[in-house]
Formats: sequence, C-alpha cells, structure tokens
Amino acid sequence: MDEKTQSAYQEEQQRLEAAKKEIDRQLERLRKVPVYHGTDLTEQALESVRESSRRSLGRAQAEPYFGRLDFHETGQGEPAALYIGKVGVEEEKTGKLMVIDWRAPVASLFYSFSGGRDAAAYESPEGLIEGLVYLKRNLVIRERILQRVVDTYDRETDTASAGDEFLVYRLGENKDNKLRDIVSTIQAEQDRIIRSARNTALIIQGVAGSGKTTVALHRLAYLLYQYRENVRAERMIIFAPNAMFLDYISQVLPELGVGNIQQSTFGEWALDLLGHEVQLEEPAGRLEQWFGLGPDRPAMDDRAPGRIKGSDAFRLWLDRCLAVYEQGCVPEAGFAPWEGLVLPARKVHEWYHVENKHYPLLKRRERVVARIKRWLEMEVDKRLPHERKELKKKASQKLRTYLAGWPEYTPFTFYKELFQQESPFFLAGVPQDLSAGGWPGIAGLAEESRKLFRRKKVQPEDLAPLVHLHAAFYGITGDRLFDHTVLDEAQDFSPFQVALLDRFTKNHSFTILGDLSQGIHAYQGISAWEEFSRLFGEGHAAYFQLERSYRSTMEIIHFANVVLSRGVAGSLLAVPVFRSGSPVRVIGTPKGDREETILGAVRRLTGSGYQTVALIGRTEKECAGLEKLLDREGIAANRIVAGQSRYGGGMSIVPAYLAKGLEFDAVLVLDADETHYSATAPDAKLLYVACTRALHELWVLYTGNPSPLLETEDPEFVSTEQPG
Ligand SMILES: Nc1ncnc2c1ncn2[C@@H]1O[C@H](COP(=O)(O)OP(=O)(O)OP(=O)(O)O)[C@@H](O)[C@H]1O
Repeated sequence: MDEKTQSAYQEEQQRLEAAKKEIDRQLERLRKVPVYHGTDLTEQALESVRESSRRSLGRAQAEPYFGRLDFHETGQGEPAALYIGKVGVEEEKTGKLMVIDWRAPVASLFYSFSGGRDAAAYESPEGLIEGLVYLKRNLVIRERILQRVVDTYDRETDTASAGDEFLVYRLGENKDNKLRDIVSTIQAEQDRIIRSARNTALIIQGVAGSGKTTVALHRLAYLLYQYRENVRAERMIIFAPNAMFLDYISQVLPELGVGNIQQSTFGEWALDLLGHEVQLEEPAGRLEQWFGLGPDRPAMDDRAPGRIKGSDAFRLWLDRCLAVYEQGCVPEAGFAPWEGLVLPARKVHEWYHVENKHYPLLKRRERVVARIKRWLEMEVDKRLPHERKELKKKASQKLRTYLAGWPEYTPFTFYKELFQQESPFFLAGVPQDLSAGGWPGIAGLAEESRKLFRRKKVQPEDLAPLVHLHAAFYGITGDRLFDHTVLDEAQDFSPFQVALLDRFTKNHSFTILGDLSQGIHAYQGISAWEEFSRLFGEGHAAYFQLERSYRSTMEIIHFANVVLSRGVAGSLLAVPVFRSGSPVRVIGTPKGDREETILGAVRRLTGSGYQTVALIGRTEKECAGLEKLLDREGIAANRIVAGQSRYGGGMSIVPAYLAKGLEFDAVLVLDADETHYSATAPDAKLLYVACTRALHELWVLYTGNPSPLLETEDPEFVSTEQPG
C-alpha cells in the first residue's frame, strides 16, 4: 500500500468509527423507548416515525455507506465530503447529514461524474446546482469493517482511471442464488434510467446482462423516495415471466429497504381479476410444441395464435365486437308486461344509450333493468289493489322473456361467442382486412379456440382479451390502478397486453425492459419496440438502450455475440466491460463419450469453487435425462421445470428456454450440435440466452457436427482442447 493510499485508509477508518458510534448511539436510544401499542393517533404517528428510524439505522449499522464525493458547490464556502449510503443518516446533535441517501439529488453526481476538471452539475428541486468535484471514492465496508478504499477520481492528479477497476472487482465476485443490489456501482447510463421522471413509459432495450432487471428494481426504490407523496409501494407492480424468476429477484428490494411492492406474472394477475372464471391450459405442452425438436415445430411468425390474439388489430376487432353488442343488445321491441301496456323500445334505448352511457356495459344493463322494474312497480301501483298480485306475476314472467333477448354475458361467455362462426358479433366484427387474409390462420385458430373453450380452458394469449372485456363490462375500479408498472422480459409481452396494462396504470408510468435478441417466445411477443411505443401516443414514451454487459467475461460475450450474429442479422451486440476470464471451451466428443465428458466437466466446474453451476439443455426431456445421469453418480442437482416457484441455486439443470433472466458462475451448454441448434433466428436466440447466463466460465459440449452458430476458430476467446 503506498503512502497516499495508507493515509486515505486511515482517514476513512477514523471516519467509519465515528459514524458507527453515532449510529449505534441513536439506535440504542430508540430501542430503549418502549414500543407504543395504544390508540392515541399522535403517539401512533410518532411510533411509526421511530420504527422507520429503527429500521433505517439497523440497515445502516453493518454498512453505513459505500461512497464518498468531495464536492465544492459554486458560491459556497468549502468543498464538502459527502458520504453516500443506502439510507440517509443525520447527526442527532447538529441535524447535519452524516450519510446521504443514494437516491437524493446530490448523490446522482456520484454516479454521473466520470472525471475531468470541468464543473459538474446535478438537478435539484431548486434547479441546476453546479460545482467542482475534488474526490470520488469507493469504500467497501463489510460487517462494519473497512475492507477497501479505491479512489476513482482525484482532482489533485486529475485521474479517473480506477472506475472500471472497482466495477470489475465487484463483477468478479461469485454469485449466490439471488440477484443483488448494485447501489455502489450503478453506471451513468443506468442511473439516467433509474432517475427518469415518473410519468413516462420508459422502454429499455438492453443486451443480455446489461442490468435491466436490476435497474428496474432500483428505479422502483428511487420513485418511492422521490415521489413519496404520490406513489405507494403497494400500488406498484412488477410483472415477471414466472414465479421462480420472482423468487430469484426477491432479495433486491428488501436490500434497498423497499417492501410491499406487488409481484406477479401477467397470468396470475389476469386470472385473479377475472375471478378465476377460466383456467389456463397447462403450459408444458405448449412449451414442448414451441421448443421441441424436429420438423413439427410451427413457424414463429405473425400466424402464431399469440401474435394474432396479442396484436393491436385484435384489440380493435374486440372493440368493434363490443360496439356491435352495445348497439344491438337492447331488444328491438318494447316491453309489454300485460296487454294494453307497453314500455316503448325508444324509452329503453334512451335510458341505455343516453342516460347511462358513461357506465360500463353490464353496469348499464343493471341500471336500466332496475329502471324498468321501478317503472313496472309504478304501473302496478296505478291499478286497483285486487288486480295487482296477478299483474305482478304476469309482468315478471314477461320481463324474464324480455331480458332473455338481452343476454347477460360474462367476459368468458362473450369471448367464447366471438369464436362461433354463426355469432352476430363474429360476422359483424371481423374487419375486411382480416377476412381478406390479414390473419391467414384465423379459421384454424377459431376452431382450436372453440375446442379449448369448451373445457373452460384458455391459453395465455386469451387473458388480455378477457381482461379487456372485463373492463368494458364492469369498468376498472380505483383499487385496481397502479402508480407504476414494471414489465420485465417485455419482449415476450404482446401489444395488447401493454395497451391493456396502460389502462390500469396511472399516467403511463411504466418501466418496460427487455431484449429483442432474447425474444425466444416470438410466437407471442414483439419484433420491434415501436409495437409498444406507438401505443402510448406522442410524447408519452421514452426509449433507452443499454449496450454494455456486466454479467459475463469478455470471452463469453464475444462468443455469445458470434452465436447471435450468425443467426440474427443486424442484431445489437453486447459490449463487454473489460473483465477477462478463461476462454470459452467448445468440446466435441464422439457419441459414446458424451456422458463421461459431461460428468468430467461437471466435476471440474464444481471443484473450481463456484457457488452456482448450470447444465443447460435443449429440451425438458433431455434435462430429465441429465438429472438421471447425475443422480446415478450421486451428484446433487436441482432440475428446473416449468411452473416451479422456487429457485434453489447450487447446481441446476435447466432447459435453455427456462434459463432466461437467471445467471450462474459457470455454465455448461449441452448438445450444441447442428440438429439442436441450427442457423435460424429462433435457435440462435435460444443458444444466445444459454451462453449469456454464465458469469465467469462457459463450456459448450456437442457430439456429431457442431452447431453452425458456434465459434471454434478464434484462439483468443475460444479453446477447443479437451480438458485434461
Ligand atoms: N452497475 C453494475 N454494477 C455491478 N453489477 C452490475 C451492474 N449492472 C449489472 N450488474 C450485474 O450484472 C448482472 C446482470 O444483471 P441483470 O440480471 O439485471 O441484467 P439483465 O439485463 O436483466 O440480464 P438478462 O437480460 O440477460 O436477463 C447481475 O449480476 C447484476 O448484478
């Protein structure tokens, strides 16, 4: 350690001792105050403030801060040393900020400043604040002990070289089985997204490992801090592809001190809203259909049911059907409860189409029916008392018949009817362009849907239409509205889903993140982000692109980029952080040696001290075979299957299509031959997903001929030697 570093270390050591003392003292004092359980409202409010302080200080105790920025604000006395941590802490006596919350405006400088003698600036509620940065320092404190002091900028020497070095040090660490917060190393391009204004739909295209999921979670924490008067955690929601992924990311928000944010899959949310009127068809068969091998795989193009039912055109078609229903649902004839009396159709139409126009469809029906009943009662009352009983009986029978011509649909019964060729809505609603071949598969699709609906089952792509109908029939109540909505793996969402969620989200407040290159569910997702941005209308959406990848070593990223570019022309390629590791190993073996090679590779990787290792197969069946193989050798592994809700970590066996979003210290991709991964876009995306799950080490195994997507030539990044 040179002299300068030593003195910096000592200075920080002293400062840390003082900070710990102050935090401990405050916490001790607060813990001594008995917890108030009474009913006095003022006392309750005070208790809630104390409880929140106890929690914050408790979190600050182990790691009070992670960064320091010496900033001299223009026009102010002296440079101030600002310490930045996960929670803000005030010095009790002076009220001075001892630690600044990472989300505070001034802390943004810590992330955006990348060196240079020029003035730096940050946005504050009072306007733009300018000044000079003298020092930017990263501090690693673990369990109250100062472990590292790294200056990433020093004005004296005007150096800003160590920024990446510190990041690379953090990235080089092994991962346990959960995603973690990144507050100490948020990058400037990520920070811009995190701190973007609330009332815009952010669409973030980011390469694999660019921190999209992590950034979205940090953004939630930021919004809760910055707009605490207007947004509530329980009114925010994260939609993720499956329950296991939600489990995998479940640590980040608590680490950031945020609780109570709703987390769901789109399916769960929709089924709940529909009161479980329908059930989802088991996903396994569908996944097998799309991710199986052989010639029966359907084309992932616009003819896929998910693309049709998820399109905006389908939503517009539904709206036309609803309009047809709305126009024609009130019976043509008037209501005649008994001979000589008629409630003219004109009157009922007026009640429905004019007076109650602003109510949702079924609410309107309810109100008009109640009105007819009131009218009837008044008419009965006008008659002689001894006639009334008989007339009432007759009238209710007539009313039943009258209302039978005005059916009370549920979202599902209405939707079901749209798929019947003879339905008036189906015929009246199908737009010309569709029947003229806009949706070539529509007839087959309708037939498939009819079969499924008979069993009261639906596919995922039916859920957005059903919720759309639900909203038209019953409206959207205030308690269903979100202050902010996050869509992770958004490339797998349909335009219909996004347009629908926009109705449930206040002020287009969205964070939509994904990667088109990982769009392996192209049978339901999108092929360009404009499919979403145009839904929000001019000025309501902003687009960001993240190109740097933080997860994997340079060698792995280089290798994965080749896979992608060989299958998908013109795709956005990841730029690695300068972190070098071992070359990717591409190992070809004769068929008879496959099992031995796999076992050898597994033993080598698990013996290398990695905490998480994944064997990524192509199909569910092949993964089951791998599980058996390891089991026979007494090697413990968790096989990941569709629909599971927990992520176990350690050694995993997983089909590539379920590995999306996850990451592992080391990855072994199996069966990367020409049959399993051909030079097509869907296969390239799948193999790209598999390869980009690896942080530090990637091995790719094949028997027979290698996949044409594999790079086997470049010795700088790839080794084809058999491991000794
Ligand atoms: N600024 C950063 N500092 C440290 N680590 C980072 C940073 N940004 C991202 N990472 C790490 O990179 C990895 C990838 O992050 P994340 O899973 O959020 O990326 P992603 O873009 O959602 O990936 P994918 O699309 O491949 O699922 C994680 O381990 C995360 O902690």
